[in-house]
Amino acid sequence: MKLVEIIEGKAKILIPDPAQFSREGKFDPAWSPVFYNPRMTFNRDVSVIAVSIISPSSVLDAMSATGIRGIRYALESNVKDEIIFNDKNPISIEIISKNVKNNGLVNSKVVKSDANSLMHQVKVEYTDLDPFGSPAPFLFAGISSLRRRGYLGVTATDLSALEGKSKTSSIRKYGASGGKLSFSREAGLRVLLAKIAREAAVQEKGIKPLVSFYNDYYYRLFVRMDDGAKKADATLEKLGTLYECEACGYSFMSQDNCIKKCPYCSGNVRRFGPAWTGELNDQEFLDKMKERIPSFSYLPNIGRASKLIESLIAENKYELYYRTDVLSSKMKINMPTMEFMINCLGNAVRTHFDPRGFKTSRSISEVRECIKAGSTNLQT
Ligand SMILES: C[S@@+](CC[C@H](N)C(=O)[O-])C[C@H]1O[C@@H](n2cnc3c(N)ncnc32)[C@H](O)[C@@H]1O
Ligand SMILES: [Zn+2]
Repeated sequence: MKLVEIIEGKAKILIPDPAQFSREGKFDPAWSPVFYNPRMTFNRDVSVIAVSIISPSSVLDAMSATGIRGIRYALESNVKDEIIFNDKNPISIEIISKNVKNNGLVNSKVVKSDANSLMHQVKVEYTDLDPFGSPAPFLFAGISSLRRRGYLGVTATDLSALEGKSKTSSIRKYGASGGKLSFSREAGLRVLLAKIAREAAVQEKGIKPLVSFYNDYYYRLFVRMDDGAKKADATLEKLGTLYECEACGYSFMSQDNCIKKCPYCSGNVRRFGPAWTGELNDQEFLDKMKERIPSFSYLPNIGRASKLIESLIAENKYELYYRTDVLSSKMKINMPTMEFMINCLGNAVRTHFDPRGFKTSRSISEVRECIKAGSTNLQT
């Protein structure tokens, strides 16, 4: 197998030559015997910044593929001590070993194991879960691999299960049921956090989301886990249901899981859950990420990362996002521009989840007034 070298962040990594595994001039990373996806570089860049703040003493890169994540954490994220690389694919193991050596990592171990089996045997401060598709089968063991106070990083690409597009897989993977909501991208992230919270609670741990976001058809999040039955109970209190009124569009979250009618207009509501109803991000952690931006100026994506962090900071005090296209179609009027909506509402921001979306603390009647005003503006 021919290997080629690529550079990402401060790492120089050997990957199987994509040209050898192309079909009719096309290439999908999944066709390669060892997975490396350049479209996930942004995910890794933001993760490197987040892990640099955690500055863990030990790391488990549970699904390493080429080793790129763990190697980048070692070179860029202030890991204090050991990094364990793991993959069940024997060809991965050969490549990880070469990459670990070529990047001069000293305190690292390369293991070939099933991730779940390994995660039940080790204890580290930070575990990274980056599976193909759903992280659901790995969450329980991932949490059990953490020390008393530990951190979990998770990537999820199974959006149809998380957002409720595929009802059967939503139930199977996340125990989530109900209908698809217009703010489905946020709903998916909240369903994933709820699943993590429940898996943590079984192990008498509570969770605190530090940073969580959507990008390019995946979710990425970091949570802190704290030991203790009381912490677990407090976490479970943050689980509830997401609602959206079919008539007026009002969206809300509640710990009451049996609401049938909209509190504003008494219209029928759609529901989806269980979902996390707490904050998606920790303000202090986001501020630290923002402060760190200058030390990562060597990353080609740093402008995008900085914009995302700014967005998350701006969005953090608001609850669910609304969509101008959905509300104006419900009202059977033209869609106003986003700029008009933000100005009209005053207390509102765009959301990173969706270019058609905004978050606001205004009431649904004020939102509808602005949609109406913006629509008239367009017509004149
Ligand atoms: C999406 S790739 C990981 C990509 C890598 N973390 C990165 O940032 O480039 C998923 C990897 O998980 C491995 N894998 C899948 N199921 C596994 C399991 N049960 N135990 C260990 N490794 C597994 C696959 O062999 C594959 O290399
Ligand atoms: Zn309503």
